[in-house]
Amino acid sequence: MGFDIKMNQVSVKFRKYQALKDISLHLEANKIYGLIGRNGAGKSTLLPLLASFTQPTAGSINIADQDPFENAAIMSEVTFVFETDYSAETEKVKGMIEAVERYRPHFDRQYALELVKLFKLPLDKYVSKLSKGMQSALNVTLGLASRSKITIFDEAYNGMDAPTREKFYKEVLADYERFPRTIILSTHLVSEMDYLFEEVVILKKGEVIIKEPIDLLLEKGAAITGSKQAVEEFVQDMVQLNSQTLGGTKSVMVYEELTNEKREQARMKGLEIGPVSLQDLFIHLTKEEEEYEVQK
Ligand SMILES: Nc1ncnc2c1ncn2[C@@H]1O[C@H](COP(=O)(O)OP(=O)(O)OP(=O)(O)O)[C@@H](O)[C@H]1O
Repeated sequence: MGFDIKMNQVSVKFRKYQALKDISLHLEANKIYGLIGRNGAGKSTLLPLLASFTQPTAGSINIADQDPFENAAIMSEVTFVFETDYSAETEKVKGMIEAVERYRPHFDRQYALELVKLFKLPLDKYVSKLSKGMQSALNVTLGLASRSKITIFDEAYNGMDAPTREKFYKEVLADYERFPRTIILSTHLVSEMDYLFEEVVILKKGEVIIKEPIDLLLEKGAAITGSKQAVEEFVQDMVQLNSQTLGGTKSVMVYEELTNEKREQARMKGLEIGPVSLQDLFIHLTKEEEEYEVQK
């Protein structure tokens, strides 16, 4: 049974405010997804729906072809890692690992202990007394060692320093290779984490505007640079995301499938076609209308 996630016309309203608008999304099992969106786009509204912490106002969610809500068989296979307030937690690190092990069917204690070593977590310390970054490292440890069919990390790195985040990313990739499963990474650290993603989902104002394999998405982004007039002619019918002019030289970021014919045309006109990073595409694809300088 594949643990595909299917959202069908899902909306979430908080009183009159519509945080998610009619989202239909199919996340195929066993891939690493990057979920990105600007502040308030709806990422932290969407993810608890998948973990059955909340229910949509309208629409339906299916995991492995079942309604996950109050469905023990499905919920034991979904792990949601998010910033947790541990101020009232009475367990020590060791006790916490044992507690999670009890209700996670694929929990690997040996691996959890390896991660404890990797992140230098003190087994005998109270979780409430750990630093912010260490609490996040513990969350990530529990999330990875659970080996659930679906693991969601919602900005799980909060408080971690750069070397610790690097360890976390490496473990995500290494453990995913050993045990392929669905991993969803919600993040603001796009340039730091883009190499982890197989597919990218971009949310804008409660709507999914992009869901694409990262290589296809990056192929569509291009920076066209050359003499002002030649660039303007070349990009006139394309979706233009951003532009910069320096003297007689212009560079325009486009979002377009550039055919071989188009690429040849660019070459003939002496134009350069350069790559665009996911971070740049994200910034410009999620611009608010009033932030646009150039439009199609
Ligand atoms: N309980 C709530 N009551 C009212 N509005 C809410 C509630 N929770 C979220 N919202 C609103 O829904 C929208 C989406 O919020 P959400 O937290 O999902 O965004 P986000 O993409 O996770 O943002 P960020 O990147 O800043 O964490 C925001 O406008 C937010 O103010």
